[in-house]
Amino acid sequence: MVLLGRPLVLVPKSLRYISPLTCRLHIYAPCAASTGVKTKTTSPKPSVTPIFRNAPIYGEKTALRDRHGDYTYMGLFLSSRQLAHQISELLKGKEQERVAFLCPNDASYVITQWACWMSGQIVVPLSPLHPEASLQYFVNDSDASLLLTTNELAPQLAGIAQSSGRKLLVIDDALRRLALKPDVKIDPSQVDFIEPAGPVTDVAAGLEDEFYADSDAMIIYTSGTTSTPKGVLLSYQNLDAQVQSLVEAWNITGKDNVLHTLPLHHIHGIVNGMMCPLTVGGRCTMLPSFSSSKVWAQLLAIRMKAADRVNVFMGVPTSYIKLIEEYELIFSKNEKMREYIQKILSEKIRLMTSGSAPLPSSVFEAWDKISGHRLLERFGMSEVGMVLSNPLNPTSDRRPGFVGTPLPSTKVKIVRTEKGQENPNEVKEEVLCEGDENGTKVLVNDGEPTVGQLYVKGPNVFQGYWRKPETTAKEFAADRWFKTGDTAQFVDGSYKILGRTSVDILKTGGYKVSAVEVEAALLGHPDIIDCSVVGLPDATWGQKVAAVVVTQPGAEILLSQVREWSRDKLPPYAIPTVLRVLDKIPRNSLGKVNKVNMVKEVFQVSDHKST
Ligand SMILES: Nc1ncnc2c1ncn2[C@@H]1O[C@H](COP(=O)(O)OP(=O)(O)OP(=O)(O)O)[C@@H](O)[C@H]1O
Repeated sequence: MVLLGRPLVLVPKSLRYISPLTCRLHIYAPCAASTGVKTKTTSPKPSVTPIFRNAPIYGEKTALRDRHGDYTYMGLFLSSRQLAHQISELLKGKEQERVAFLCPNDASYVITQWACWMSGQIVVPLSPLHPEASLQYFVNDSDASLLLTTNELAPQLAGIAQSSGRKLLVIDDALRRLALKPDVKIDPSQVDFIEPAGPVTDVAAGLEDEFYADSDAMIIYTSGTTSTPKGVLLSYQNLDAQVQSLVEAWNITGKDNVLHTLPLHHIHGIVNGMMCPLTVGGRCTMLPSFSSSKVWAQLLAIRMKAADRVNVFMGVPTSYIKLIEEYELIFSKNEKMREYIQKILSEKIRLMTSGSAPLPSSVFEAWDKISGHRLLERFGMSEVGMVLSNPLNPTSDRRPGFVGTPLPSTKVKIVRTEKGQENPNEVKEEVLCEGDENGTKVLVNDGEPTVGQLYVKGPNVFQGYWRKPETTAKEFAADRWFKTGDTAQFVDGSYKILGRTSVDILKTGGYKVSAVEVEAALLGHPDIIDCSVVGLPDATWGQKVAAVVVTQPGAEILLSQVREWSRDKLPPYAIPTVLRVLDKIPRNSLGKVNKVNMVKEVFQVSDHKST
């Protein structure tokens, strides 16, 4: 084993190691993979560089810091290569098998993801936050041929592997420790299980370029806030397009150090927070999970060398709500501390983003006051990665409630759909506006609202739902436009998300109400700290607007007070007529509320279709 003192070797593509098992050409029709059946086509795709291929170029540069220590690009690369070798052996050299993996937020996650891709597998990231029934569903639905996990998380997968008769590989922690920087690295001579995967000067790995140009890379499951989670199949091309688009728009470079606190089974944590910096030679400082005190310590670089400080933070609205709570508790009483925080955050942190759920304007304003950062809100989803973003330049227009304009290489349009009167299966589509990074063209008369469903098109758009060809077909309009299921509006040069059409757009007395807009108005109330708005079936109105709120500790609120507060903020038909006060609103790890469940559980209404 010769892993110490590794030389930095740049290998031209033509000299890269190609597994003898993979010297076939893989050219598949887009979308066909969603059925699980590949169909050959003849047109080759542009080449794409899978993320691990860049690692040898960045060599001994630090790529990652986790709770154990620091890892270089080369360290992660070589450990991944060892694991790739084991995976190939277990899968007998087959590619495009699904490998479901459960790793904590640390280097073992990166090593596993890269190793699966080096051996040509489709990764299915699982989360330790999921209950056993969900893990079981993801494993079975993706039809994983192999399960991978670490020692610490093995108990969560062992039973599932056994009951479903699937192979389980528990990754030896020595692989992760081998990738640590030399000052803490373990002695490789004590590691005897690892077989060398080629001479150490041969830093190439993976399959041939054509494979990555035309293969699938990952299945991630949607949150399940509107229906049973679906497996979203993304190709290497999709992931590359999603990364490149953000790298360009947010100017992510090798100088960036991104503070990562997001779950690693959703696009936000995987692509935005982790793959973007690691593609361009930047750094990722990964916490095991979000903790407001730990995030504050990182942002203020408490007990930390300046060279190790983070300069980018990507959060969900709940992250900022928690940070504000901590600030109020610990720092806000001390004027000097307040000034210091403002100064350090404005000078040292270059970018703070929010997404995955609507950012309340009260949070936007409060964070601006504390940190001097007007949060950059963006919109995206599992199927398409990031689509809309506020501008990078903080002095330009970042407005609360708006998610900005299309990201590079992404096209969007807002479409009004209407069911045919004679044949309800026939849907009439009217395009209200259409845009890309160069601008949006409004196609309706001046003053007419551009409210409708958001459609997305581009190289970022996924291949299809895993083995659900009918659902996939339903979610695409002609010419590969993906129907997001979100209602959006283009107004004053920027896009607004009014919510999920199926659960957030309520119909009351003939009016359409955006639950997101009602929530934003109620969250401005000084006694309301959390809120979720749903529609309840009503014989007279079709739906009633119902608000579920959480109040400040010790505060009480009545429906009449909520209605009074809303009077000058909402149209009369959007003012809630039902109020429930809870201690806590159940949200998932990205801060999303499952409104179908909420209607059932809080209001005991079982027919969610009417919501
Ligand atoms: N900035 C934002 N503002 C408002 N909503 C957002 C924003 N960013 C993301 N979202 C919401 O998150 C959704 C994408 O999340 P995800 O891909 O996890 O699917 P989901 O809606 O949670 O799950 P499912 O499709 O199973 O219901 C978007 O469609 C949108 O509704």
